[in-house]
Amino acid sequence: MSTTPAAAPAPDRSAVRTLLRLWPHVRPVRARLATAASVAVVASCLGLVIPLVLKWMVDGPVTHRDPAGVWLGALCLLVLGIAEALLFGLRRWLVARPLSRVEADLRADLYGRSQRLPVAFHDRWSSGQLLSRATTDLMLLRMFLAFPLTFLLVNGVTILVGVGIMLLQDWRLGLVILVPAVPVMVTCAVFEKRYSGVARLAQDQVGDLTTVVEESVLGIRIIKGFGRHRSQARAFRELSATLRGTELRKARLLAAIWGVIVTLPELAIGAALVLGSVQVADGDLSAGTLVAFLSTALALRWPVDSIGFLLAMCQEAATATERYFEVLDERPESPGGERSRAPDTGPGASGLRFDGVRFRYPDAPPGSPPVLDRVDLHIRPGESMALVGATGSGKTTLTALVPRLHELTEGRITLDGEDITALSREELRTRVAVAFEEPTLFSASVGENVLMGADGGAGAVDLERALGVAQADFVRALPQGADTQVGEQGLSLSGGQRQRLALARAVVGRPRFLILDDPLSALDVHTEAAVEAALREVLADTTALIVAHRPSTVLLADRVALLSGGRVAAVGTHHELLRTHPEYAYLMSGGADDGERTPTAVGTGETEGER
Ligand SMILES: Nc1ncnc2c1ncn2[C@@H]1O[C@H](COP(=O)(O)OP(=O)(O)OP(=O)(O)O)[C@@H](O)[C@H]1O
Repeated sequence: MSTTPAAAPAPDRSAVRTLLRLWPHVRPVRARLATAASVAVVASCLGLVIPLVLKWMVDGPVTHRDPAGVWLGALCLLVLGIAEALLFGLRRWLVARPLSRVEADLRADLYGRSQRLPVAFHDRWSSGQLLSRATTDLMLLRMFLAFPLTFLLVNGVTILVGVGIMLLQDWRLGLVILVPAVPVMVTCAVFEKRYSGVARLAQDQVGDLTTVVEESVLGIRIIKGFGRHRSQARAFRELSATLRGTELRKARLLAAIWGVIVTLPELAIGAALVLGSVQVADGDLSAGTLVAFLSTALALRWPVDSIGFLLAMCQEAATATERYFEVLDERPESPGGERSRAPDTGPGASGLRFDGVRFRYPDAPPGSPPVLDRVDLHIRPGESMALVGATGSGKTTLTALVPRLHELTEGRITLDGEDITALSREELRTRVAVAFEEPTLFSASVGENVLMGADGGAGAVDLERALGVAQADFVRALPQGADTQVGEQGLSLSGGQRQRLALARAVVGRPRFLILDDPLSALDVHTEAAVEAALREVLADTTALIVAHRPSTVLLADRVALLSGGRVAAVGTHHELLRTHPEYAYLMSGGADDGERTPTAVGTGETEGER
């Protein structure tokens, strides 16, 4: 896993423009959202009728000591209150279901895109950054659509209507109430700018923290085995303290805007109360009007006070949108078939060919030499070729180029004369099967994990055959045989068992081309010998490239290619290379692992256990 890719947000990015990118997802539910917003506007404005009823009550029945009028007024207030509550309930009901669908669609798109992005993207991005986008960020988006999007409109309309009502009651008191409007707006603008930067930082830090948690869970055996829980806990604490610091900065900004937004209007209401009381005492204003005026001002307190956190939620949603589209905007891998060249049919074209292959990792430091350079290799049809080379010589990289897990920098690879870029990815992956040294199993049954390597037509017979080739008899002893669920990453199985299932997955589809990256490294010598014997039968009619570190694996192959310094240094049989290439003899002696050249038993075909 790698570092945070998080691109710093453009400092002048507009939250509105960013949020507008959600429109295609919101479009299908726009009618519901608009209806819900209208219902909320009506409900909120109903609340503003209450002060008018109060005015009528104070100036009418209360002044004239008319109990029946007071009861009538109280009944009106009750009905208004119930109607307001029901309408707000209706709004919530209207948005709940469509918004959860929008969130699910956004999540499905993100997942779909992450699956179609090239391996190079996943090399660059830490998994926590992807996870936090799929969880926290999408939750923030749903909350934005459910709450601030509606309530900024609702509160805006309510404030306008309320101020209108107050100006109509008494324009001088109305102007007093309006005095704080300008400083409040300036504060909001400053707040928005500052908050957007901190919100972005916090959300990226959540991603980093998620990565640490995920790595700690997946690597729990290493952490426990090496007693690293303290250092891991320290790393977690540090990241979590950094996140806490950022969250506190957010809280301070919110407290500041809240302080301004709450205090200034309160001062204005206080001033209006004093002025209004003087006017009532002078007989210039009725007591009912003052009550109505102040009740309206108090009714507007919540719409005004909430602006601060609604703006904060908008900023967080804009940041979440930005982070979401950073993934969605990445270019997915091409579907393949982009170069439509007629296949070579000449002699020597069949089998697997590497012609002038050059490869450099996209994230390699500029100026660094390519991992592979001018690699020419021909594996004849039905032939198995072992790929041998020192650690870091580029063996895994070369094998990853065949199923197009990475794109060539230069040169071409052909399968039976057809350029791999001329085949669709689907076609390419039915022709080529792979098993990597680190076998990944998914949370599914053993059978499903193995059959993943074949198209839909494969069944129980193919499964049995593949398990046989991989010598995976242990499957029969599992509680439900091939139907046994293996846990996350198959952790309930041993390394060797997982490797055998991965091998079974590679051979189950009877691929024409088989790429095995040191597939037997975790097996004991006896199991390895048994797997090799069974594999030989499979390899008889498959063209295979097998990364090998041990003589026993090399002997599975007809010929061997020695990879050195990013190039193919020699091709020949195991015995030829042993005689002619000191580097090969050295690698086969095990000297590469222990750092010494030792006299070897290589070339005899013994497994290491037998030596
Ligand atoms: N995603 C990556 N980005 C940049 N460089 C990489 C990446 N993956 C591997 N490399 C580099 O490419 C080189 C070849 O790596 P590769 O894994 O192909 O070697 P290898 O021969 O398979 O090694 P081993 O025998 O240890 O498995 C190494 O120097 C490695 O650091």
